[in-house]
Amino acid sequence: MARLFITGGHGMVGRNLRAHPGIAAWQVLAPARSELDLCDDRAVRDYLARHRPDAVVHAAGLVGGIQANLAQPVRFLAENARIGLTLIEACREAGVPVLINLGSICVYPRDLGRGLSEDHILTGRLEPSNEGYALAKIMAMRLVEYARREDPALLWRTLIPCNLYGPHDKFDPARSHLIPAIIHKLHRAKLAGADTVEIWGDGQARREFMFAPDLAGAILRAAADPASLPPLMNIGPGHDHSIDEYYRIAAEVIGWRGRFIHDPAKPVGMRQKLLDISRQREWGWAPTTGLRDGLAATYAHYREVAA
Ligand SMILES: NC(=O)c1ccc[n+]([C@@H]2O[C@H](COP(=O)([O-])OP(=O)(O)OC[C@H]3O[C@@H](n4cnc5c(N)ncnc54)[C@H](OP(=O)(O)O)[C@@H]3O)[C@@H](O)[C@H]2O)c1
Ligand SMILES: C[C@@H]1O[C@H](OP(=O)(O)OP(=O)(O)OC[C@H]2O[C@@H](n3cnc4c(=O)[nH]c(N)nc43)[C@H](O)[C@@H]2O)[C@@H](O)[C@H](O)[C@@H]1O
Repeated sequence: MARLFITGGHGMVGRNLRAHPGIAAWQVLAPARSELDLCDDRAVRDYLARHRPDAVVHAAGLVGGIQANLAQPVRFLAENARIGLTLIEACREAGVPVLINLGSICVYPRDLGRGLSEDHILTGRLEPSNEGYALAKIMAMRLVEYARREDPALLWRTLIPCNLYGPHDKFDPARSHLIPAIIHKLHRAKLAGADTVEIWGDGQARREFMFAPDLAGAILRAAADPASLPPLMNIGPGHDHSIDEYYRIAAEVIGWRGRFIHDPAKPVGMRQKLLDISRQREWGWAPTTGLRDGLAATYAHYREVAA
């Protein structure tokens, strides 16, 4: 059986990958951070030499919502750059034939908003709230691309997902992205019988969110048949909602009835982030989980483990 090394195998994307039925086709290597620190150059090289994976999915990183990125820009740039450089260089040295690297929608210039197409990368200023993180993600995707150019036999690819949510997300308000933050707030409000819930900003910013188990299916398809993929490909549902809409729909799913209030002092970031998914369409793939179903599954997970 072919060996698949998943970095970040204990994070949200990694756990959903390991839970996907398609993972049965692989022998999985998913060391926790305590077993393999991806900032430790020597340890990563030794690990690859010892286990000789047939494919690597790079899903590790320091990841967080807008507040976490604003609070620790040094860590978000330095740790992600270090992890990316260490892992990708070590994969090159070990001659790993297949690498699926995960980028992020934040690599796009801040002023574009919608129609974010792979050719727009590095054509404009980045969003300041996550500039450091975005620089590290751009560096990693360029490294992957340069390695492939130097050795065209390498089936190395980068997927650029939109914002993600799902089981195993982080629900701690200081680190969380929008959807886990909404679930946490609405659940608390429901339990406390509160009449109001606060929305950061004016609620008019727009985001595209994909259910992480759907992404897991795409990653496994990519790892099994990397030659079918373009070197760089956006991945997402191709439509977005306003922040207010996410709160309203989640309130219906969770069963909280009350009034929303807006806090304009909280960070908002980009007004809109919506991918152009033309390449993904050509690849013949689309996520299948609707927002309500995805929110219900994520809420069920939250109630089981995080509430
Ligand atoms: N979440 C999103 O909305 C989103 C959107 C677009 C793209 N992505 C990309 O998807 C990938 C996975 O994100 P995610 O949401 O699954 O993040 P996550 O839940 O925070 O998982 C990241 C994992 O990486 C591990 N990690 C971090 N530093 C490490 C190190 N030095 N050594 C070993 N492991 C380390 C973390 O371990 P610990 O648990 O020990 O910290 C964690 O298990 C990332 O590349 C991210 O940029 C995410
Ligand atoms: C995918 C990730 O996107 C991240 O940007 P970004 O979409 O703004 O990250 P989020 O933290 O998901 O915020 C998305 C939008 O939701 C609004 N929002 C409303 N209420 C809340 C709340 O209670 N918590 C949070 N967190 N947001 C909230 C927030 O103002 C912002 O406009 C980047 O900072 C990361 O680096 C990464 O790239």
